[in-house]
Amino acid sequence: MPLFIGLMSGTSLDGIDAALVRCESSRPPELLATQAIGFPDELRDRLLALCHAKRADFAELATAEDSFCRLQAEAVARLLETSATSRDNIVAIGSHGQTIEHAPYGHAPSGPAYTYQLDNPSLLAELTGCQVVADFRRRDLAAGGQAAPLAPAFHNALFRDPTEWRLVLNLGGFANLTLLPPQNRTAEVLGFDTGPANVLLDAWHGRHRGGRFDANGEWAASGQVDPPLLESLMREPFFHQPPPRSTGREVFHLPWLERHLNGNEAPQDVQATLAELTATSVALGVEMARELCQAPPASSLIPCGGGAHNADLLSRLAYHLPDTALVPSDDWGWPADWLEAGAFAWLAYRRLAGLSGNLSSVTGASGLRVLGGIYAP
Ligand SMILES: Nc1ncnc2c1ncn2[C@@H]1O[C@H](COP(=O)(O)OP(=O)(O)OP(=O)(O)O)[C@@H](O)[C@H]1O
Ligand SMILES: CC(=O)N[C@H]1[C@@H]2OC[C@@H](O2)[C@@H](O)[C@@H]1O[C@H](C)C(=O)O
Repeated sequence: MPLFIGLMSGTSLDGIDAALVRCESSRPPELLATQAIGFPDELRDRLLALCHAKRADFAELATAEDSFCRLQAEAVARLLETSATSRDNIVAIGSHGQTIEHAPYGHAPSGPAYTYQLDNPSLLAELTGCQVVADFRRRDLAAGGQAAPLAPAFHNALFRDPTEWRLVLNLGGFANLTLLPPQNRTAEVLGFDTGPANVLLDAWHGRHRGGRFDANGEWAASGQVDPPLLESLMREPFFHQPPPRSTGREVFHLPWLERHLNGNEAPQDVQATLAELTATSVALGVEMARELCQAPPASSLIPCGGGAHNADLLSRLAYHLPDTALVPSDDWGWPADWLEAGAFAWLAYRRLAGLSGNLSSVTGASGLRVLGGIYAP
């Protein structure tokens, strides 16, 4: 059986997700087993500091990269053990790495575009004894693309329907949206980042209540949306930019939020407004995607990522998209938390099969490209 492992650690900095996936040309990717390992606080703090560092400290980068890579190897070992799979049966590990900085537009005034994922695929190959595929984003960037989001190609492989228009929405630290036309239409797949999903909700919750996140969005649900604040936040140009587009912690962070506050807001009202910001910016993205594809309202939206567990966020989305049913990804055998790790297993498979990994209609690259470099076991 052709088995691949996908490793993803997203912008929420919650830890490493590992997914064991069967990938072959004759069938959709199948999720077989999963393993998550949370970041120890020290590593999380290091990674977060690097994300917001103004200058590179190479010793600090190397230290974080080493700990990160050893944790990835542990996730692989645990996944193999709990699924009773021999490493000899793994064709390859697809490693996303940890995004530290994403600058697809370059740095002013004329710096080159770049995207930096901390990763050490050589060490990972050495520690696991498996072939590793890594560095998935930079070839797309080299071809003039945004290098993100990459998941829409995987959504296309999993969720495309013969007759229905479908939306897939990843609610991680950031949100990315995919619009899948029916197979019987020639329209291209569209996908782009809509803005922050949980990154500000987590940070504001952490500041006022501690802990990693607002479980089920209960605190947000206890507050009232502040319309002038929402309007002010929604003025951020990113929300109104046409695709291709992608973003990250470089744009959306607590100081960005603070610039819009007058200091008199009740903290739970700010949380409610941030949840509404996610829902409003997604709804705006849906409208943009529909206009670009001249599409009818999608029959279904498949929420995934950690935000799919946030009942408050989902009810706000349902309110904004009354003609679209929210359908769990579990219906396809893929629980919401595993799609991104699954995507990188599938991208490793595509690399080794010599098949393209990007969708130029999504990233804006000048064409389809085979993504990633190969590191022998
Ligand atoms: N029960 C829950 N209630 C509310 N929010 C939740 C719950 N479970 C997870 N989350 C949210 O999901 C986040 C993690 O989501 P996920 O792992 O998809 O993000 P990520 O992969 O790091 O981000 P990205 O997709 O941007 O790279 C948490 O930080 C939290 O905000
Ligand atoms: C540069 C980067 O790591 N971007 C992430 C982030 O998290 C969500 C969104 O922003 C998406 O663009 C992307 O991740 C997924 C896996 C993607 O490329 O599809």
